[in-house]
Amino acid sequence: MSSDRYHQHFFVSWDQLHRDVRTLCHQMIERDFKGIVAITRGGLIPAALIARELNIRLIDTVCIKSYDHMDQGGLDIMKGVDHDGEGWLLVDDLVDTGKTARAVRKMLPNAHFVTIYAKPDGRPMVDQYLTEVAQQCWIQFPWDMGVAYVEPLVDQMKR
Ligand SMILES: O=P(O)(O)OC[C@H]1O[C@H](OP(=O)(O)OP(=O)(O)O)[C@H](O)[C@@H]1O
Ligand SMILES: Nc1nc2[nH]cnc2c(=O)[nH]1
Ligand SMILES: [Mg+2]
Repeated sequence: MSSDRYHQHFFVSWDQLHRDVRTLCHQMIERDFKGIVAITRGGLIPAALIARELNIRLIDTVCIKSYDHMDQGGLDIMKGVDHDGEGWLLVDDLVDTGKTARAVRKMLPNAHFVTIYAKPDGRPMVDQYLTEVAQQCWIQFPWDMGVAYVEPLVDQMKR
């Protein structure tokens, strides 16, 4: 699927991401997980922050790729795990079409699956998420952005 379907951007700063992860952790504070399975690469940063908040030291990965920047290709699963997820927390940064989540759910059907952001098509695939984002929005994460100079408005108008 191509990038044409994304008409807007939803920008997430490091601060915002950290706050969102902490809010999600508040909702999971009573849970006792054996460990975390992070879906690489996007799930790694939320997983590290969650591990700190919930004091989880055991962290594993499912290594999977489905997008080349904004273009969705076939799923490439490079590494799985040798259990069904019972008692484990499964973490990704977001769910979009739900294709990645569906494949990982098959591998770990009993894990508690959370994402920080969820779009409507993929939402049914996760057990819990924090913020819903419109389907046509591309979520821009802080690790994909940089700080740049912005011209004053009056100068932009002159061009
Ligand atoms: O719901 P879907 O349409 O399947 O999209 C969601 C997946 O896409 C992104 O990963 P991506 O494949 O871009 O790899 P990355 O995590 O390494 O950036 C994101 O981190 C999710 O894992
Ligand atoms: N960064 C980013 N990766 C994605 N992979 C699938 N959808 C998205 C998105 O909205 N943002
Ligand atoms: Mg990913």
